Amino acid sequence: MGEGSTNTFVMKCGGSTLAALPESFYEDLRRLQESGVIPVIVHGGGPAINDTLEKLGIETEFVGGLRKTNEAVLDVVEMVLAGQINKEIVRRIQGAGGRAIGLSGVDGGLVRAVPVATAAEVGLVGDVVAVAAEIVEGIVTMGYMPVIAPIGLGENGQRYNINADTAAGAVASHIGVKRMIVVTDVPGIMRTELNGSDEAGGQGRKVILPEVTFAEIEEMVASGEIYGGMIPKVKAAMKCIHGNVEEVVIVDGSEPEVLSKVMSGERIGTRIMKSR
Ligand SMILES: Nc1ncnc2c1ncn2[C@@H]1O[C@H](COP(=O)(O)OP(=O)(O)O)[C@@H](O)[C@H]1O
Ligand SMILES: CC(=O)N[C@@H](CCC(=O)OP(=O)(O)O)C(=O)O
Repeated sequence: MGEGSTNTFVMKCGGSTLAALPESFYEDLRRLQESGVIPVIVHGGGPAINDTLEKLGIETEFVGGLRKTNEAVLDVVEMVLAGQINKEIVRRIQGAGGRAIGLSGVDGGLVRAVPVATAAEVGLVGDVVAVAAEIVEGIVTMGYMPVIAPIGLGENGQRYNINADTAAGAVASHIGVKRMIVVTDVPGIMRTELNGSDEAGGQGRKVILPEVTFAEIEEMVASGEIYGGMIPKVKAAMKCIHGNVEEVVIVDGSEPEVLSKVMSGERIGTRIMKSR
């Protein structure tokens, strides 16, 4: 997308928050699009995949934050992500007056993947090796925002399940936007601060960190203050912040006009940068 395009950003939208996103979130997307600021959306849908797997009686398990994936699981992952969730997002954007085209990483060979290093344990889970930026550019040039489901295509037509945070980070670095916004169900990266009396056994107070460096992230992962679903987000952020990508911002999707606020430079959520 050219030299660190400032009018395009990648937005990752997590399954934790998708169902609860208010109408105003989609109106915000439409307003941004009308003003020439183009969102490239990569979405998750972990909870919806869990629901369908359960209905079908297919067991599921996560190893190191990644869903153990065989062909049967992959059928459900593709059906839910590229079908149900992708089309629901497209419908909601269009319902708010925006223009969107949904596709998965398989379409046009948009997201090329290889098996992850831990494939022996997790099966058909992929890491991104290439993104066809010209497809994203083409859709944007036609006046639509791309809505991408994180399924990747490997050798011999093999599909791979890709963690949505990983896929979003890869899309951001391959198309060369300046910023990725990660929309989730918490207002940012939180840390528990102890005050004098708390140290004597209290619970402490949770504060949102307005900015974190790579070193602080490593510390918080090691200490367990960053855990679970936040781990793939910070890992994807640290991997994609290089070249054109300057920052990743983690925000809560229920915050009114959250995307416009970030794009206009308002200090909101947690900003991840290489160094301060
Ligand atoms: N330090 C932290 N600050 C905020 N949230 C954290 C932190 N560490 C772990 N989390 C967890 O990460 C979750 C977000 O990840 P996840 O549920 O996978 O969201 P998504 O579906 O949006 O990808 C939060 O709901 C919270 O439980
Ligand atoms: C390999 C892997 O774990 N893939 C994820 C893809 C969806 C995802 O990441 O959704 P969220 O953003 O809602 O967590 C999965 O199967 O759940």
